[in-house]
Amino acid sequence: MEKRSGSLSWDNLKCELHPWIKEAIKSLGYPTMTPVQASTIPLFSGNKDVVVESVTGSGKTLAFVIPVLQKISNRLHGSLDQIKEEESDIEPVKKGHMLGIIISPTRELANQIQLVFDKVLEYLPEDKKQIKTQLLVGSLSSVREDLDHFRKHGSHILIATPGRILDFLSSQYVKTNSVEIAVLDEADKLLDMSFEKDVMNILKRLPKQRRTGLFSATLSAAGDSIFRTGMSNPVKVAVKSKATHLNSAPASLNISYMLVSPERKITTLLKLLQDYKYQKCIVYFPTCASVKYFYSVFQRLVNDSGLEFFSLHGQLSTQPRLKTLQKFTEGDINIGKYVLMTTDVAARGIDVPDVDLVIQLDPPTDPDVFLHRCGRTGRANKVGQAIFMLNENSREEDYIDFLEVKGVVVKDMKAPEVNTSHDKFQENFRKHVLEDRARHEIAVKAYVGFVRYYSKHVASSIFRLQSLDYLGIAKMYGLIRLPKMPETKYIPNELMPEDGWLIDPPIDMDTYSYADKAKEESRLTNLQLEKEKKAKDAKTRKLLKVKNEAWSSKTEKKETKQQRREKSKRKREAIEKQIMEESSDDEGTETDWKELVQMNKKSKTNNNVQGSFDDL
Ligand SMILES: Nc1ncnc2c1ncn2[C@@H]1O[C@H](COP(=O)(O)OP(=O)(O)OP(=O)(O)O)[C@@H](O)[C@H]1O
Repeated sequence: MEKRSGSLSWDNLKCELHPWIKEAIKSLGYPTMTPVQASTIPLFSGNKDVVVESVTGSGKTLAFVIPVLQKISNRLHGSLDQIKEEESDIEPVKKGHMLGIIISPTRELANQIQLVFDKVLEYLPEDKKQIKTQLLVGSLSSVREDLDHFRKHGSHILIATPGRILDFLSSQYVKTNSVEIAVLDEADKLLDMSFEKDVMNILKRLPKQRRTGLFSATLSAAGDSIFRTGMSNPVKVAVKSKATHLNSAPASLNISYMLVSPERKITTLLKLLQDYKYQKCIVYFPTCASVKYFYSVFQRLVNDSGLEFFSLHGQLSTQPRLKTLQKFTEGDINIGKYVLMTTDVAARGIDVPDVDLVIQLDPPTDPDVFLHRCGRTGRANKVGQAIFMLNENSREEDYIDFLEVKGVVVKDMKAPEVNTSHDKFQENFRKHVLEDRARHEIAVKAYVGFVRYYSKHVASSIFRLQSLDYLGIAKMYGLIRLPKMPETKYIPNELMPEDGWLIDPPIDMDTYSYADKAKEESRLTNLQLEKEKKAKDAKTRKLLKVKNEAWSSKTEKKETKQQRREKSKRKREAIEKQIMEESSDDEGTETDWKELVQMNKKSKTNNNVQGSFDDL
């Protein structure tokens, strides 16, 4: 680990920067270096590959932006140790070549990194050759458009997500041999199973003599894959938070947990959002479906003009995702409180300076993401509060010890009192769901999605499907009836409501209608057809039963094997004939018959199977 000495004044930086970069740093309001910048910039701007692990919000972005710009400025404008060279004498960059590549796991983060580059680049004097950046992320533009832009403008730095840059680099017009520096931001994520193959493919295309930097707050999680990135003799820079003896989170970040019954999680969240003092808050939901669902519920049921909700998740396309984040970032804190409802898509890297509260309804399935979520606040030495909820009366409390082992200290916080507000909200919530059958269907999807999410927890001995409070969670999602799913078997018999109903009295599912007229009409037509089919099936089954009884009563007790075989053949033929006569106006009768016999057999053997809630 590199030791830093002296003060953190930029004048003490152990390398010389281009004057225009120094000017940018001063003007952009970075009075001193952060420890990670003091350690990393001299190494990475020089000839070292770096592996940098430093807490969230500690300034890692600038710790690679400055070296990348320093190197590219060396190449385009001449290096500082060269005897003053005329720019016109410097060999131009060939067409189709770029000089630097930055890879990020999400589109939002790639966009944010480009903004940091562009902010610094505003200080590059106009009389110097301009350094151009280009953003390459999925669904913002097509690969063809990206290529056209690249060829027309000659971008020097590409900031990209892995999938899109891989497609881009496959073009014959793109040449990678001039790349001098590559950065993997959130490197542990980029080297995990979801991205590793693409990332390795990208790195393989870059020249061996390039510099490489890996950056993250949780880089240890990347394990040995770090060594497959083609770095030569990298220097590890590890900057931990000084102020805590356990130091995986920044000292300015206060992390607390509260034990809450699942049924009350939403009302507890609303209470916190209404009563807590904060400017901007990010709330982490488990899945995209739950963000979409609760966002629409809050839009309708939360009548607090002081709160403005935003929804951001991976099922949205790039443009609205970036727009939402921009609106949330630019929201005027003098006007109201801003709440971004999101998933892990916004867990890493996102830097919105006014965020002073982060709430997690549940811990993330991947424990490494926990610190990234919390770290959206308490950044750059600003005080921030992160709160996460754990289900009470479950093993989830063990998560506290688990975090401590990982070097994360958390405090106990009492959940706010919500008795009255809870009952009122639940009543409105139920009304809201009953107003439109479609809402209940979305609620069921979100609930099922949550159970699937829960089953994916890496710490599976703490987050056990067997101990989940399914009824409480179903109520939290506003369900009126439990859907039938395998996990229902974990609900103890004495708690299992009759037929899965969560409301008393139950409603008639046949009259539970869609608000959308066309959808409702089609439902009613299908319902009628289904009823007719059921009546017909019942009639046929009854007939079969009578026949079977008649034959069985005539059966003689002692028959030979051969006699029994012949008899059952005759029996089958007789039933077939009978049904052919009964339903001779139907097409595909033979298939119907087979189905009926099968249904008949099934209904005999399955008498004990729990009735299915087939309306849902
Ligand atoms: N030298 C500095 N002085 C003051 N503020 C700084 C300095 N360097 C960076 N910052 C600010 O600190 C904030 C956090 O920086 P940055 O986003 O780079 O953190 P990070 O270490 O990459 O965090 P994460 O791990 O969450 O991605 C930003 O708002 C940035 O502008």
